[in-house]
Amino acid sequence: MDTTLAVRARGITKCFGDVVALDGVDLDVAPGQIHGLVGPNGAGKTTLLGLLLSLAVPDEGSLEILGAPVGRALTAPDGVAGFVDGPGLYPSLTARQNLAALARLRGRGASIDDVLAQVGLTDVADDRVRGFSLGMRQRLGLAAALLTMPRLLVLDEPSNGLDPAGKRHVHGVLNRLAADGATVIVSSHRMDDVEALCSEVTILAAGRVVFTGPLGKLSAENRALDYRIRTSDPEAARRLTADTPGVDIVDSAELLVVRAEIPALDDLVSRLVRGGVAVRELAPVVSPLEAAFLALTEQETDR
Ligand SMILES: Nc1ncnc2c1ncn2[C@@H]1O[C@H](COP(=O)(O)OP(=O)(O)OP(=O)(O)O)[C@@H](O)[C@H]1O
Repeated sequence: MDTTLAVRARGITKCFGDVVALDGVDLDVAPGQIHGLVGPNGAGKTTLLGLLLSLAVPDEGSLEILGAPVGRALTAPDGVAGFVDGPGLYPSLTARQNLAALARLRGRGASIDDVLAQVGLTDVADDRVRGFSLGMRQRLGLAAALLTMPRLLVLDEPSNGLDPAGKRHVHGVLNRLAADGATVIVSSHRMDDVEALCSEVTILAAGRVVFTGPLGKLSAENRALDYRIRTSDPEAARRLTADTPGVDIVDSAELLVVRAEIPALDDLVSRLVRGGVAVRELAPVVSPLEAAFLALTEQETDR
């Protein structure tokens, strides 16, 4: 198996005038991985993806892609494809004509019919792109990237505008690509998308990496979360909660909302049950992953 990293970035810095978009970013992405890039607006995601696609060059730092150092030429290294800020398409051409034009420019490895089928656009292959929805354009952008049979696929918000079925379809395409050994890097604003698709994630905040690693490690980090608890006896539950060490009541007006780490929460549930209070529902207010994301990015944005 090829163990050369698909991406190895060290100390990447990129400024636009006074704005520091990336500030000493290190990133390792192993081959065959679907890697998520998340962060609040302005965190630097698009800038980083643009560097991977050689749309710009870093001010400082070193970048290796598919084992080769990236120079200062503004052309995507061999084996790399993708898009940032939406795919560039010709609206007056059909989907098939767009792909044919790109194939003439860049050469191709895959067949146009095959990539159209992969992204589910066969039925509209001869329609003009002008009439395409955002989701259809995103799929066509993906087809354009697949045409070159990339070993590294870089996509900025590929789920934008996709309906749930479209999203599942695109996730299927990306999973197959990764299973065949290609590496996929996707940015997203949605933690549920990242959870469904990615094995590893990098969180950027204000141009810095605040977390990079397996998703499991992120959600397992020990921190107090808010939980919503519905019981058979709200008043008794509130009293028992107030007496439980390590558990804070956030709200008890409608539903009981408490903040606790897992051991204290376990203790609370035992106390409720022992006190004759049935627990009918207990759920985190936001998913553990989203809570970790918020905690990590808020810390950095507040600095
Ligand atoms: N071409 C540019 N000229 C000037 N400033 C830029 C340029 N591109 C990015 N920036 C700035 O760099 C910072 C990072 O922007 P970037 O688009 O990479 O963030 P992002 O994480 O992709 O944000 P979003 O989630 O809103 O797409 C922002 O402050 C942005 O205003």
